[in-house]
Amino acid sequence: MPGTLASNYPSWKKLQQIYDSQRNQLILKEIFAADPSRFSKFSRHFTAPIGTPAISILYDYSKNLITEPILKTLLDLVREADVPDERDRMFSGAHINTSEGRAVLHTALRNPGLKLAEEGVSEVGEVLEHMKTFANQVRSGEWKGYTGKRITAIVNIGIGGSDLGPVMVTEALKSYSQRDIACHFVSNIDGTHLAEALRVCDPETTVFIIASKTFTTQETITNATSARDWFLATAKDKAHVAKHFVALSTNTPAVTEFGISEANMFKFWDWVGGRYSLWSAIGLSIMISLGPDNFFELLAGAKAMDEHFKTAPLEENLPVLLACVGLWYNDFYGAQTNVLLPYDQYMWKFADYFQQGDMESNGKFVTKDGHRVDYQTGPIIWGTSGTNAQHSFYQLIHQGTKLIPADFLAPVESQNPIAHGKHHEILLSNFFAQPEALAFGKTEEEVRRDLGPAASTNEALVKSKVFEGNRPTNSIMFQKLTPGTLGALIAMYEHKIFTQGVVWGINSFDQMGVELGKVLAKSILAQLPDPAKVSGHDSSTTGLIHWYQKNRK
Ligand SMILES: O=P(O)(O)OC[C@H]1O[C@H](O)[C@H](O)[C@@H](O)[C@@H]1O
Repeated sequence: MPGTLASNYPSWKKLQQIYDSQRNQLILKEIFAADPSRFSKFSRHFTAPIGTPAISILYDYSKNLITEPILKTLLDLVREADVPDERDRMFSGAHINTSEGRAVLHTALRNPGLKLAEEGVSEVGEVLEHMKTFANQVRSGEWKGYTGKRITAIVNIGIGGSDLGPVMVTEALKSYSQRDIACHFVSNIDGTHLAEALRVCDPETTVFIIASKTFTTQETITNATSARDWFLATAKDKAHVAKHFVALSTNTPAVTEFGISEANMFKFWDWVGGRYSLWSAIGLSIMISLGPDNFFELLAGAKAMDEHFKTAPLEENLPVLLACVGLWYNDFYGAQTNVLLPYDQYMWKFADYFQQGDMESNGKFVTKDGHRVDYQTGPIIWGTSGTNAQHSFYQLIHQGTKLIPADFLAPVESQNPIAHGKHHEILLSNFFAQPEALAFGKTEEEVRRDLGPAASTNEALVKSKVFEGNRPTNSIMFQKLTPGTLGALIAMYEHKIFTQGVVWGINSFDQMGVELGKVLAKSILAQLPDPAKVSGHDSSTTGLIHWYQKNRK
């Protein structure tokens, strides 16, 4: 039942017993040696149905500390937690975001034409058409700036979900982009972010996309206001704003009050969570950069994964399997993090994106029915692209004292097979080698053999070269990073997050934890002009504010 404490499920208790009694026998080297068919047993291949974009994703989870009975028990847990029911409730528009009384329907955004009673669902196709018209006008040069010049730069001003998705996708699919339109993303309230973007923009040829679900976010509204001032300093006439500012929002009154006409507003609805919004009007910068067809392919790829999540048996279901493997480490092995390591330079923002996607969704300590959990919920997500990461933090993953489950992702085909594909082969050799090294390590015996006579004179050196191994990984290979494939990969992780959230009994779709800091910042902002006004804080905060006030110029 959603909201139940996960530790009350019989399968949870059983998993705890298995962990307590078997963890010392879960040695990858041994379990691989005992079962030559382990790879075929513990890997699944996803392909999109005929008539949708070609997508091929192989998920190999064999290098995990699991056996068939463990996986079966994890799947029992998924069943006991009613994940399939809750999944169907999500897709059908039930208000599963209980604290805010909202539906969770980002899946409807990838399914235009879907009939649901929820307000706005029937308008999805219309908004996509509106986006398409505008994107085509900008891309073709038909949309002109106030002096009649074509648009050469777009600046997306937004933060959190109104920034991270567009940034990640435009980077990931850069090879599909129209290169004569530069895309800039400004999120931080730090004036540096906007100033640096404006430095390379021309007011006559720049369109600002103000992306904010609520249209009240302090950072975004302040940045948008400063961008408008910058624009008007050259354009002078307020009437020109219409050619250079558009808004993506659910809040029509606030958009029009800002001075953007409703005709230049691309709407979405409160059932689209910020961190699930790249599929909505928030994706306008993606659509301008990649073109409508590629944006539609991105949606179709996600929809193919939605269908798979809805219909595939749990044993075959990629998001569910990914969730199970993650639960095992997070809740029984005590792993704190999950590192995402795409071996594709275009995906260098993938982990950043899922930091919000996963941590804002599942970083909760209270169940839907108000109980403090007595187990770990969402993992810390981090990572960056391989092979860069190998030369940075892999040391700790290989030989550190922490267990760090890792997801390796890589394309079979490179978008840039330079030097006759040599770079890609080197990249992939690393993608194959690292999980192998993590799983199987290097024994003291092997180290001694390799060192030869030097081993006997330097015991410390021998010890420092030992790799204990048994460090678990997922390997995810896809054919090529096409829009459809990226859509499917994002949806796969979204549904993994959903599955884990339901098992933990938490609400993955609110974000109450970001509010307190915002409220405090507001009251501090009012106190900053005058040291005498600083009150109501602890001595540290008061001391810091006074220090700033004394030293500012
Ligand atoms: O799109 P906005 O309403 O401006 O919100 C932007 C972001 O701000 C908030 O702090 C939330 O934590 C995020 O989930 C959201 O994506």
